[in-house]
Amino acid sequence: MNSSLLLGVAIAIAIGCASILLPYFSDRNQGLNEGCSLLPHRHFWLYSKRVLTPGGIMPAAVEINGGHIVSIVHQNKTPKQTKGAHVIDYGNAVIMPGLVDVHVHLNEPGRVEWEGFVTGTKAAAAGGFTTLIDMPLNSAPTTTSKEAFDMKVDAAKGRLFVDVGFWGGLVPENALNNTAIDELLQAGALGLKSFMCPSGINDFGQTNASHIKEALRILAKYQRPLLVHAEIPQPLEDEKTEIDISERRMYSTYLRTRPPSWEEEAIKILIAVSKDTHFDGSKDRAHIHIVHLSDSSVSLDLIKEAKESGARISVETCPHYLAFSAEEISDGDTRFKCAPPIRDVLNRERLWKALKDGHIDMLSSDHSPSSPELKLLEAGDFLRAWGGISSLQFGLPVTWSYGQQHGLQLDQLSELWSQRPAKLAGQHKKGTIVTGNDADIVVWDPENEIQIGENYTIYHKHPITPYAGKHLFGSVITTFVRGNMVYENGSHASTACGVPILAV
Ligand SMILES: NC(=O)NC(NC(N)=O)C(=O)[O-]
Ligand SMILES: [Zn+2]
Ligand SMILES: [Zn+2]
Repeated sequence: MNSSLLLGVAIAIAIGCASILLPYFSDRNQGLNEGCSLLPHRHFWLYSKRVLTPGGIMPAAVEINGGHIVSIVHQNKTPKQTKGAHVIDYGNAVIMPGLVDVHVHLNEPGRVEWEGFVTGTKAAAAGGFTTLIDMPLNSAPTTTSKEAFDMKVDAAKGRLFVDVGFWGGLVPENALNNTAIDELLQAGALGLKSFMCPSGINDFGQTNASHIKEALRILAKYQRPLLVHAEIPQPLEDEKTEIDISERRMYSTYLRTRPPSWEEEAIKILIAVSKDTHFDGSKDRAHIHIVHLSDSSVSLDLIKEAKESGARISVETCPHYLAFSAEEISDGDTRFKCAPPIRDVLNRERLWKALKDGHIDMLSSDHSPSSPELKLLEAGDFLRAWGGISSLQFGLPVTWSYGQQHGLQLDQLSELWSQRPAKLAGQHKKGTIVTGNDADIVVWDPENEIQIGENYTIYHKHPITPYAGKHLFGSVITTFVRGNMVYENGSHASTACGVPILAV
């Protein structure tokens, strides 16, 4: 054997060894932190016959390395050529972008007895959510200053099983103080959230049009949205001063106290304000996002018209407005109490139509649990019980099960739960399965039947929910957050490696 041949053999052996060892070293190099993932790899492939990409649903292999999607190969068979990386074949299960919930009340710090970062994000992971954006109220302090924001982020560190961003709070105390708002946004708030009616939390007061206008001026500069709870109390017809407990137990009594005109009035003002948000000659306009729309009548028409005439407005609705109707809520069953209220069946059907026709931009849970005592379940007093529905973990099977009955396709569902909410929160590396994005993925079986509560672990702090006992379709198999397998078939990763998402 001559010397050049020997050299060739040596190089070939070296390359061979390198390719065997490469996955090991690349895992090491990409900072594999074992507790973060149920999978001991940072470089691997996911395969299934139904992968949801922006190009549609197709058989494909998704290559993940170092927490990112690095390639997507359309093919009908499990990949064999994998550069030595691990392959998981999910068969016929759906591989889809992880869900992004822009409206969650995690209530920490301060009200850990209601929910918390650990329980809330474990429930999220088990439900296929990979990113949550936390609301600035129900925690104590409310997230209305830089100091409170920093406290929130500190409280979240090391306690998140999925990634979590934070909205700051817009309240009368900071609305006219440009420095305070600037500081809150510079601290990393992804946008601001405000109430146009009492919020139920003493230090989170309601704002008016002047407060909102002033805040939009600053938000436009940062290109971050203002989210608004759009209800303004209106005088009620035949309002009584004394309502006895038997009437307070009736759902119809509660429904009458918050008519659609409350939503209409707020939305009219928001649209008027949004017309004039070219501030300081800037071409960038502020964005107003209406949270949890319930009224699908005049309020929705107003939003449609405003959008058609170019207003920078978006709107979300929530699973409970799509799954339930006022007619089916039993008197005394305050698990269903939320604001704005769940309305009649006709209203619900119009919401579905608007979703399918693209007039409602996205879905969110508005997961807003409290401690069980505050729901006043024994008294069943709708007027005094805490308003807020606990639902985070069930969003995917609920909207898929009822969505199917209304002709909603999987790709539409994914746009509503992932792509559009990610965009609202300014998370351009999340919400779609495309090369270069974060590997935030849910793998689930849309055909599998589940029953909430039966052989189905609820990870929320409290299991109380109006969905208890519901038969639904769709079970989450695996959830990946930035390539970490954070949940699979009833088990979570041992370490909470979700990160706080701060705007930059
Ligand atoms: N303080 C709350 O969490 N309120 C929430 N309550 C509901 N929706 O009933 C909300 O988002 O308005
Ligand atoms: Zn609200
Ligand atoms: Zn809310």
